Amino acid sequence: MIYNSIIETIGNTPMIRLNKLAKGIKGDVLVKVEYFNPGNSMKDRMAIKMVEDAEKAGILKPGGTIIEGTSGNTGMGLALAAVAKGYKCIFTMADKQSKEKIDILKAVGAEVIVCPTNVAPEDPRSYYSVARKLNADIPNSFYPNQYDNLSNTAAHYETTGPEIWNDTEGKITHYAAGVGTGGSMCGTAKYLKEQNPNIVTVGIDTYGSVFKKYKETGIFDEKEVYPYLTEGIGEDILPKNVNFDVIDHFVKVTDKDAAVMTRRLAREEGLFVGWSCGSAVHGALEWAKENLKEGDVMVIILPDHGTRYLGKVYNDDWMRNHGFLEDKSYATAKDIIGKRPSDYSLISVKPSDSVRDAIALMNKTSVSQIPVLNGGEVVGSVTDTKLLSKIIENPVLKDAHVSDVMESSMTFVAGDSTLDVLSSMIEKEKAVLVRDDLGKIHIITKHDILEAFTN
Ligand SMILES: N[C@@H](CCSC[C@H](N)C(=O)O)C(=O)O
Repeated sequence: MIYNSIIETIGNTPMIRLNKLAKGIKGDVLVKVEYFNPGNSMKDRMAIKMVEDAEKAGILKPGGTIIEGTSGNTGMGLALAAVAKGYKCIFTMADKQSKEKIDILKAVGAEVIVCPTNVAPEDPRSYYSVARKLNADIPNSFYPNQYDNLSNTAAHYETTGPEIWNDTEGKITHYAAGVGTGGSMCGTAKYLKEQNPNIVTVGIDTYGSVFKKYKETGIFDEKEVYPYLTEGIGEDILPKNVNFDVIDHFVKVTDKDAAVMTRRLAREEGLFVGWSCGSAVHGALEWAKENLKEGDVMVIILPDHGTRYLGKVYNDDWMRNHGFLEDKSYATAKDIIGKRPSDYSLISVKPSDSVRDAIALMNKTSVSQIPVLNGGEVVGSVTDTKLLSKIIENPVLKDAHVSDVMESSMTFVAGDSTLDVLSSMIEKEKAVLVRDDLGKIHIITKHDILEAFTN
C-alpha cells in the first residue's frame, strides 16, 4: 500500500487486551492504542479534520498560518497536516507541559511560544489568550480552537467510534477515555450510544479540573480549579466539545496514581504510553472493579506515546522528587517520629525573638535549622548557613528580630511518606515537618533519615 502523504496513515489503530493489569476484573478490558497514529497521538484524527473543514469553509487559505493553544499532541497533529499541505504553524503551550513535546513540535518546523500555567484562562498571558491575540494580529492565520471547534468531536464520531464498534464486533459495553477538549470522549461516545444506547461511558478527569463536579451539580465550581501536573486532560474551562449528556460517569485520578499506572503499563503490558494513559487506565479500572460483570467489554483509549514523558513519569529522579516513587519496604515519617519520647517538643523560635537568641539556641541544642512558630502555627524557618551569610553581609542583623531574617517555612509531609521520598525532599529543604496523630509538630532532618536507614 502506498500513501500519498503522512496524513493518509491516520487512524485504524490497534485494540489490545490488557492482561496483567486487568487481573481480577470481571469482563474483558481492551485498550485502543493511539500512539500508532503518525504523530503518536489520537489528536492527529481531529487535527486533520479541523484543517480540512477550515479549508472547505474558506477559513484556511493557501500560505496560511495555523495558530493553536495546545498541550502538545494537537499541535503535533496540526504540524503534520501543515507540513503535508504547506502551512506554517505557531503553537502556544503552558509551561507545565513536558520539554519533549516542545522539542518535537520544533522538530517538525513549528514555532512554539511558552506561556505561564498558573494564570486564569482569561488572563492575557494564558496560552488560550496568547493564541487568540496572535490570530487577531497575524494576517491569513487560522485559529482552530480545538476546545470549541466541533470538527474535533466530528473526527472521533466519524473514525474512532466506528473503529471501536467494528473491532469489538458490536460487543463493547463500556467506553472510558480522558476528558480534555472533550472531542475524543464525546464524539466516540455519541457514535457508540447511537449503535447501542446501553453502552456506559466513563470520563476520566483529574484533580484540579472542573468536569466531574460540573456533571454532578451543574455548577462551575472555581474551588475545583487548581494547578495539576497531569498533561492533556482536565480543564479550567467548559469546552463546547464536552457534551455532558453522553458522559454517564466521571472518575477523578490523582497525578501520582496516573504516573504510577503509566509506568506499570510500560513494564507490565509493554505499552510505552503517555501520562494521561495512566489516568485513563487507573480511573477506568477503579470503576470496572465495582461495576463490570462477566461478559462485559470495556474499551479504554490510550491517547499518546511515552517518549513525550521521558523526563517526567519515566524518570526515577523526577518521580522521587514529586513523592510519586515510593518503596513500601522503607520506613515512614510516622515510624521516625513514633520512636520519639512522649514528651518530645519541637525546638522553635518566635518571630519576635532576637537573632542573637536564635543563634544561642542553635548552639545550645546543636541543631542547624529551626522552625519559626507564631501562636502554634509555623510561619517560617531559620537555618545556620543562611543566617551566617546574611550576618556576614550585614553584621547589624545580629541585633534584629527573627522575623527580619527568617526564610520560608519548611515543607509539611504526610506521615506515610517513605524514607526514599523524605531523603529526596531533604536534599532541597534540609528538614521537613510532620504532624503526629495528636497534631503535635515534629521536625525530620537529614540526621534522622540517616539514622532510620541504618536501623
Ligand atoms: N488543560 C489540559 C489540556 C487539555 S486538552 C489539549 C490537548 N490534549 C492538546 O494536545 O492540545 C492540560 O492541562 O494539559
